[in-house]
Amino acid sequence: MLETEGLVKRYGTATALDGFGLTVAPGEVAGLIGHNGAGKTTFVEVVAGLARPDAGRVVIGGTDARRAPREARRLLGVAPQELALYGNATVRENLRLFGALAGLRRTALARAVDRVAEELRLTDVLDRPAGLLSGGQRRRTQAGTALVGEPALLLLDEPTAGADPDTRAALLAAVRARAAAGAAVVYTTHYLPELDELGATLAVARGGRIIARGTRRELLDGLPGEVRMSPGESTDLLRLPPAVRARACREAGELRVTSADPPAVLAAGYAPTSVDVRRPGLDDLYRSLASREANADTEGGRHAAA
Ligand SMILES: Nc1ncnc2c1ncn2[C@@H]1O[C@H](COP(=O)(O)OP(=O)(O)OP(=O)(O)O)[C@@H](O)[C@H]1O
Repeated sequence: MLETEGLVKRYGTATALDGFGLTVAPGEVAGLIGHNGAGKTTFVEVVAGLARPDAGRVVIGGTDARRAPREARRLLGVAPQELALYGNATVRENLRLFGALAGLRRTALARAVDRVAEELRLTDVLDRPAGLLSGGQRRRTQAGTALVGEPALLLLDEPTAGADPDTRAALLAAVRARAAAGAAVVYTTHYLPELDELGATLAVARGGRIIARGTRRELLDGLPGEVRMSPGESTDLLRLPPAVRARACREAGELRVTSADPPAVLAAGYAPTSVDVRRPGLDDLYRSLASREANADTEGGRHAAA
């Protein structure tokens, strides 16, 4: 549904996109992750036609977005990171406007507005000016403007930033429903659990390009997580099996063990009074990709020298 390749976007001397390429299939939620400044928002802006790339291709539903921007734009709904609503218009008017831009009219438009308001728990504030909404209500309304036209491609840039648990749950359910109905979704976030809830594939951006792409299992399985244990009656590290002991350290009265297989640490027969298992997360993934890149650079340097 979305194919992009070789995207370059420069701002003066800064290169925001440096050969960025990402493909998303119908029904797929692609979780776009990466440190601040990796190029995620610039990518969303380029695909949405809000920023012009210096090079590269954007194809939406078979339509080249640079050659036929209007046609391509009709296929997508975007919720930008910086909220952009008409503050003097009511929530209903904002939703109607975006629904109309997507080609909906009369009954179909009214029905779509009601549906999205109900899904995103906006029914009670439909007639309130958008400028008077709380932060969470505003974020839900922004997401609503992206969803209301039932686009084939959804671009959601940190849609749950600053959202309370109810807002988050409503948004995630609405996104899941769109993907289940066949929409392709690009979803940027800094929270891995959200992407798990969405059953998303992962795309890791760094330095203006995608450096890793795959399922959570492909990218995170095998990375070391962590087990923290209160040691119980004995604080004797020697009671730990040697393989576990080698990766253990004592910290503020707790034992901390780094392991790619945390449950195996517990199966080793040690009996702590409390246990906290942290499975590998985004930090671990970024660290492992950075060290892989550093190794590749060193290898490259060695080959060049040879
Ligand atoms: N309008 C602009 N003018 C100058 N530089 C820009 C502009 N927009 C983005 N950049 C730069 O391009 C790079 C990528 O920024 P971008 O906002 O796309 O990152 P991001 O991955 O979305 O970060 P975040 O997680 O903080 O949202 C950054 O170095 C940023 O400073």
